[in-house]
Amino acid sequence: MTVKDILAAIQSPDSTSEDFAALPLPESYRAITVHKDETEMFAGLATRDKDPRKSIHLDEVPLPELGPGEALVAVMASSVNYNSVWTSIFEPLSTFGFLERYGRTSELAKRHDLPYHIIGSDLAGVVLRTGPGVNAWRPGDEVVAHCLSVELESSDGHNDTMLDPEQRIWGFETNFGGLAEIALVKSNQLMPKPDHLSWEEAAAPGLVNSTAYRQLVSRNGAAMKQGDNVLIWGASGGLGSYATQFALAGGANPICVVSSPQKAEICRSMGAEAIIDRNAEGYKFWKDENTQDPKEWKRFGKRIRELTGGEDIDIVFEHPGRETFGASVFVTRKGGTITTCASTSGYMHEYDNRYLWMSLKRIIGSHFANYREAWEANRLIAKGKIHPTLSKVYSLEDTGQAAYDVHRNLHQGKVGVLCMAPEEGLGVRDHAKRAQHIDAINRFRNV
Ligand SMILES: C/C=C/C(=O)SCCNC(=O)CCNC(=O)[C@H](O)C(C)(C)COP(=O)(O)OP(=O)(O)OC[C@H]1O[C@@H](n2cnc3c(N)ncnc32)[C@H](O)[C@@H]1OP(=O)(O)O
Ligand SMILES: NC(=O)C1=CN([C@@H]2O[C@H](COP(=O)(O)OP(=O)(O)OC[C@H]3O[C@@H](n4cnc5c(N)ncnc54)[C@H](OP(=O)(O)O)[C@@H]3O)[C@@H](O)[C@H]2O)C=CC1
Repeated sequence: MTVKDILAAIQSPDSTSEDFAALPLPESYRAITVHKDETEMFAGLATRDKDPRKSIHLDEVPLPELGPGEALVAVMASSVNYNSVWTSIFEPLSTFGFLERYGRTSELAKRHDLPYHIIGSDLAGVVLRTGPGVNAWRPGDEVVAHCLSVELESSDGHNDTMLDPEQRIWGFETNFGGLAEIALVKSNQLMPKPDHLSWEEAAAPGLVNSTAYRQLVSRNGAAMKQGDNVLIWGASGGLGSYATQFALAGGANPICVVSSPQKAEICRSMGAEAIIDRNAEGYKFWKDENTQDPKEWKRFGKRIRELTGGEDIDIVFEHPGRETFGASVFVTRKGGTITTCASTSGYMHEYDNRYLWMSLKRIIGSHFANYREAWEANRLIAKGKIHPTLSKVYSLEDTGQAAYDVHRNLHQGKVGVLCMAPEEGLGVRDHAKRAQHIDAINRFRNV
């Protein structure tokens, strides 16, 4: 039995759940990996010069054993997330440390501690097998998977599954990720595939859409409300393209920051009106490596006031980190919120705390989304309220180039990867719903 036979079953309209259950599984499959014996390959290079094309491999790997509560999924498509960029440049830490630590927690978790790491934290595909104790999903089900892996054996995570002490991001802090022909997930990661989308479109939103939902919309994040002025960094990027949609759909007022006229145009086409091209306007928040320039924070704040009719920011959607954080804290209004989920430009932030405490501002740390938030975020995609922001699609063989594009900020929105899917555009089940939203679905394509 090979992956080709699985693909044939997926492409046949007559395949039943029983047919999928009866398909023998292959002993091995193709997967995107990084190698443990290469973690020092970029030693001494600047972050920018570490090239994912050199560290990312396409390997034939053995199929992992299926455990209780788990599912093996045939992956039709996946997408590149920035966490795969971090893995591929071994920053800020090698992800093999995460796999070793996980491996020490249980007999079953030992499977993850391997000399190779199969990466990828999104997928759209078809369930092949489920482990003992899985009743909600069956072979043949068309699914997407969110990337929250939790054990839930501690009460700490029982209200908010992100607070589980054994919380991990699948395909980053666990093995057997989505950039592969087959993936291993916990069955609670599975959600119905939005039926009006192709495989690659369905695989694009997962991680970033769920993250933006918690960070901006959820009460665990900024609890955005109608009329809020929301400053969105990287508004046409992975996270930002969903934050912008949430702001618009929720009646808020996004102030979109981007770095080119092309990206500004994408934001405009989503419906945003207040747009700042940080490149064209030349903001330099740091005078040198150690000194910020509050005059530049003020110039930025003044520009925001011009765009809002004199109002300041209620919520900052932060992720660039060190480069922008001082400005983000400054431009937030009295009582406003800075919500942060990342530090792409450096994690040692500096800001003037007087502006935080004197104006009663709050900084909220946010990370991915809990089970429920991920489900709610996927539901919005399935209902056509929020749309995928897929720009370009690569083959599995070219995943290194796809990750390079994201690392060097050469991309727009999300970059997709075809895993088993032989071509783009397959997997659409509800053509009428798709037709209703086709312009929005294609907004980021090939721009
Ligand atoms: C969904 C997508 C998301 C993204 O894309 S996010 C972006 C990508 N992700 C990242 O860049 C994050 C990568 N992760 C990390 O950098 C690290 O993962 C962390 C910095 C988050 C954590 O580092 P660590 O080494 O895992 O943990 P420690 O807390 O620094 O060290 C553990 C040791 O420190 C002890 N410790 C922890 N808290 C305390 C405390 N409050 N007082 C005293 N000790 C403490 C522990 O016990 C343990 O000790 P012992 O090493 O001996 O076992
Ligand atoms: N904690 C979590 O759960 C999650 C964290 N992340 C993290 O968030 C970060 C962003 O991810 P994602 O949105 O997918 O990445 P993308 O690269 O797709 O988008 C980020 C955008 O941010 C902008 N940007 C980058 N650097 C700077 C800078 N120095 N100053 C201002 N703007 C900047 C760029 O837009 P432009 O050039 O147009 O301004 C870029 O397109 C990554 O570090 C990622 O690891 C992502 C998802 C979940």
